[in-house]
Amino acid sequence: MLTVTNVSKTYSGKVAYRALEDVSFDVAKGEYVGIMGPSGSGKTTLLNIISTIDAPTSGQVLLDGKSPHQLKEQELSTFRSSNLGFVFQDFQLLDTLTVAENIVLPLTLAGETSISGMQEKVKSIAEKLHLNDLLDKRTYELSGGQFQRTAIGRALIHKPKLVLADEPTGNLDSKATGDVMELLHKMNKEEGTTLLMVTHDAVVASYCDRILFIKDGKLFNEIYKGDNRESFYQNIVQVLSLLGGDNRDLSSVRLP
Ligand SMILES: Nc1ncnc2c1ncn2[C@@H]1O[C@H](COP(=O)(O)OP(=O)(O)OP(=O)(O)O)[C@@H](O)[C@H]1O
Repeated sequence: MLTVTNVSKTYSGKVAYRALEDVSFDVAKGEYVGIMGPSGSGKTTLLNIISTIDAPTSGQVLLDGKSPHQLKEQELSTFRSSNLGFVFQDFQLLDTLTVAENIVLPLTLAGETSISGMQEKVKSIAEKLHLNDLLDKRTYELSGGQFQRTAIGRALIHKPKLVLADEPTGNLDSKATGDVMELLHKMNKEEGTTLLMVTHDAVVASYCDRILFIKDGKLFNEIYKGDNRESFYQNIVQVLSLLGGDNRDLSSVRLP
């Protein structure tokens, strides 16, 4: 469903910087793919290009055969709101709105008008995210994990084809991280949502089906989970140690 072909990105400036070089890969429908690599290797740049926040200097991104970067402003915004869901570490929720109102926002923006239809969708997603008792709370009354689950609800309510997550558990403690990971995993398995997630955390990455490793803007390696999460985790740690760089990644934690 997602095809990235020979994508390169050079940031112009006083000194031009090539952040991505000839990156190519495919993601199949329903796949859960992680992107890892040392700090500054180009992970966020890649995600920004796929999410159409940024454009590649050369190369192509196709989502279900369509190239979003060729679209005009108005078409692009419709394309984004109907195909993509975003979960970022510092995701902004509107604190004047309740949890339910925040979750429903993408539907309102997409022009959906049936109140009962929207209520039904919020109820259904809140059940999956264990947010039923929190729907009338304001977002400043939530814990970090509850806040992030609300953000995930908002990213998923319109059933996007592709969910892009950049360090979705970056600010959370280990309990909340575990909850969020279980939920993303469940969404992927039960709803068939395709997920692409940048993470530094090998435990978080071990929930994915496959990990793409990036080094110095190039694809370095990819590994598949197979049927054993524990050995997948060990393999991830091993590749990260080969990659060098930021040793934040090499936690000696045991899998929960
Ligand atoms: N707008 C920009 N202008 C110029 N250089 C940029 C810009 N954004 C990123 N870069 C550079 O491109 C490289 C890749 O950055 P990117 O944010 O994609 O890395 P990353 O792998 O996501 O890093 P981290 O794990 O630290 O978030 C870095 O060297 C960064 O300094």
